[in-house]
Amino acid sequence: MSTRIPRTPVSREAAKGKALTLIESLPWLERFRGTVMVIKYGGNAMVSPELQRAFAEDVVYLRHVGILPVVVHGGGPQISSALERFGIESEFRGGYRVTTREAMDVVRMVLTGQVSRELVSLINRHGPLAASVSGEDAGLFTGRRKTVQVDGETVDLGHVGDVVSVDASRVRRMLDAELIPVISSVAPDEEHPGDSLNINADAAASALAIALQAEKLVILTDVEGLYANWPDRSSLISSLDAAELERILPSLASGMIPKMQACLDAVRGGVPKAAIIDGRDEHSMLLEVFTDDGSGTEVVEQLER
Ligand SMILES: Nc1ncnc2c1ncn2[C@@H]1O[C@H](COP(=O)(O)OP(=O)(O)O)[C@@H](O)[C@H]1O
Ligand SMILES: CC(=O)N[C@@H](CCC(=O)OP(=O)(O)O)C(=O)O
Repeated sequence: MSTRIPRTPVSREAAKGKALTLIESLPWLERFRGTVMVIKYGGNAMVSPELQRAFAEDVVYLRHVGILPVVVHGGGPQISSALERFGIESEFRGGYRVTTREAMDVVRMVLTGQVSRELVSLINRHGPLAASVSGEDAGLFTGRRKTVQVDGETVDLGHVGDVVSVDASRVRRMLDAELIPVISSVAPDEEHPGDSLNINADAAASALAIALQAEKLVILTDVEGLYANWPDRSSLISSLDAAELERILPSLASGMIPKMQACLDAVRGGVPKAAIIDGRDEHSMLLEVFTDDGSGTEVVEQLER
């Protein structure tokens, strides 16, 4: 018995538009085939089952056209609601969650036990493709506690760290086995054995992109990109270089600080391009990767003038 896929009639114009989009993707397919792309999926871009499903489809699409996607996920809002359920207070300072030892247990539980599992199972609806790894597994990350300066004051963030080393060999082996690694941003504390650190997921994605010599770092969030005058929505920056980003970084607010710092570190660390895109638009990642105009804000070491 043969299976018939129902065909939906479309106008000649619409059909031509689809064909042109496919053709526009050709140079990008050629350029990215066989390269590593690190995709940071932020908790604020996971807000609906439809968005999560579309994200999983995009990642699988990248894999099937020969790109090597590596997913680093966040889960900030999911951590906040779990902490609330447990009656544990948490606050953000300078874009980072102040994390007590008690809160750290919840952070790890939500990232590795909930968000990561959900993403793996969504991707695996398309086949046995994804496997999760925590930054604590097999020496993937080591971290060191960090402090931040807020209004001239040094703030102790508790169990929060920077990634100080990455051993990406296990992730590479997974890529060689044609798997899609899904990574949680938790790291062992190198100075306090036995302790774990809460790593901002943008920072973890950037460190991994550098270690894997990724061709691109794509960060999905809940805004169109970086606005020059936040919250003025007409001030979206489509591209900027590292020097310009370094100049405006101190003026940025809340979640954009770790995000833009991550982009800066990535391009300074040899990743050719970092992009912030709107994860609220279904399939924005495909547009970013496979169309000439991309979407959102792109950061490169030096803009071609
Ligand atoms: N200049 C800016 N441009 C865009 N967003 C900004 C800017 N400054 C602050 N923001 C805030 O940063 C948020 C994104 O960071 P965050 O909430 O940490 O996202 P995610 O969960 O995706 O990591 C935006 O929703 C916006 O409220
Ligand atoms: C230190 C720090 O702030 N860690 C983050 C880790 C998760 C994360 O980064 O999630 P998003 O990408 O969704 O924001 C947190 O606790 O929320």
